[in-house]
Amino acid sequence: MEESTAKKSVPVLPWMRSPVDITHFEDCPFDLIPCLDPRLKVALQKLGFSSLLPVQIAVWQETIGPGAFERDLCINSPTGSGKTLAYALPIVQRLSTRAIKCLRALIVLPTRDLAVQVKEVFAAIAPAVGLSVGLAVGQSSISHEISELIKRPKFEAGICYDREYLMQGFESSVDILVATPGRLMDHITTTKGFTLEHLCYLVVDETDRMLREEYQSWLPTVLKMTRSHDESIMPHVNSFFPSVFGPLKTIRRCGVERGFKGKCYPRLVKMVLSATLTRDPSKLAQLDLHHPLFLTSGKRRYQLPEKLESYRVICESKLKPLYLVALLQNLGGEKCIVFTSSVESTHRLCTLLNFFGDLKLKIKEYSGLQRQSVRSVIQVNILQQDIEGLPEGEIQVLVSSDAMTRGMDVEGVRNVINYDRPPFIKTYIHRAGRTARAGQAGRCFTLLHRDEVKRFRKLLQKVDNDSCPVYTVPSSSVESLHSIYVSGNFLDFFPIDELIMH
Ligand SMILES: Nc1ncnc2c1ncn2[C@@H]1O[C@H](COP(=O)(O)OP(=O)(O)OP(=O)(O)O)[C@@H](O)[C@H]1O
Repeated sequence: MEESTAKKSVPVLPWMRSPVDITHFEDCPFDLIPCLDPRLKVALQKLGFSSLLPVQIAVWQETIGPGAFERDLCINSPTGSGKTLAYALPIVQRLSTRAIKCLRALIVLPTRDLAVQVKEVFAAIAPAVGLSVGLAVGQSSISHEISELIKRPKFEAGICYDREYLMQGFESSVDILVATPGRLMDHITTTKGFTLEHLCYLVVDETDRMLREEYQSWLPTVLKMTRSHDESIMPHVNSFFPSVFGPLKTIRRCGVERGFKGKCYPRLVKMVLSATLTRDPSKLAQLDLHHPLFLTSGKRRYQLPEKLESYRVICESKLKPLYLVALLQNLGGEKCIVFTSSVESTHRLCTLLNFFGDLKLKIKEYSGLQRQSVRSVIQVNILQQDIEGLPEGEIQVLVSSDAMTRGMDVEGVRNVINYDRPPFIKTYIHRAGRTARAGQAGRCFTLLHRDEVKRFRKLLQKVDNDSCPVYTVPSSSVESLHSIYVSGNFLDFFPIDELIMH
């Protein structure tokens, strides 16, 4: 269950009560960023960026700047504010001076799509300073993944003939690994030569979601492996060539580090992030944070993107699908994501919308049931438009359940539509956050029956949003759609009562 978000709630944890306010920072051009490696500056410019965003500056200060990575960071910053680069850039900059390649940074995310997206960000900057990035998400077979991650000694029938490799043993092919918890655990438990012994940085993105589920106890396992040089938790290490394994050793001493008794040194630096970061002490305790620093945006617990406009569309339940079609028509060809409450609703709604073929809506479905990634769904959508030569400005619509609410960065989404009312404020934040990203404008429409308005307004008060004006869909559009619906035999396929999905 989502935790309650009482108005003006005060965090229980003392260190959360005196946060760094990210809103006090402003965009800063690269030339003014202290110590930024010029090679990284060029890589960022190739991405089309010219400055760092506020959250990126705030994190830079606490890592490469005066903060010098001395504290673990808990970052609560709105959707689309640029959190990925906020952690990627300092990690890459710091590792750019490393002498020997080994796995030093691990980024863990809840889904494959998100991990692929984050890997792309690292891959855009890390090679500029000679670092390699790997992905462990189960996108390919485990043997292929292992071959990408580990440089193995040459063995034949269990015998190693290559003296040089024999001396070197296994080596990591990557400095940075982006992983989902399941595949990470596969490598920890079964992949020979996979070690977290040298890990310096651990990032837990979408932290509240990551801490909500156990994911095969990946977190305690990772923390245990990085706390001491204890090989007993990696049974294959001892049973397999112990004399040649791991020529490079990272010894973590247990002692007093800057007054913190019992911490290992060198310690694992942790960064945890979300747009809806948990404040639950018992959940955060699992991370074993060191002298944590809380970075958050403004005084409110949750914040919506600055340029997001929220609207409600009041409609009769019976005519909800038709209101949606009319709204899509009204949005004049802008890219939209429509959210429903379940995979079944997504499928039914998408099928219905596609029946309105004359309306020239190009619609795709995305749900957790589909194997295809969100991005490839979007690409297919664009591709089809090219092939069929449909007129420019044609509406592109992705219908989705909450499977893709978190973190997905889909370019050019101008509108989000909540076909079903989001049950929690966190759901609203993550859905709405697929638009209005990186300082762009965006709109979020929520279709509501009159009876739902009060509850919805109460929900929005949690993000200090008292003004959620009504967006009026012309009733004439709905009426003409209704006659198409009635005359088009839709009723046989989609009895209107079944389309009302709450
Ligand atoms: N310095 C920058 N200048 C311009 N655009 C940027 C910059 N940094 C990141 N972006 C863009 O901002 C968008 C949002 O970034 P990102 O996905 O990291 O946001 P986020 O805060 O992690 O969002 P969410 O909470 O939804 O996961 C991306 O499209 C990214 O390319």
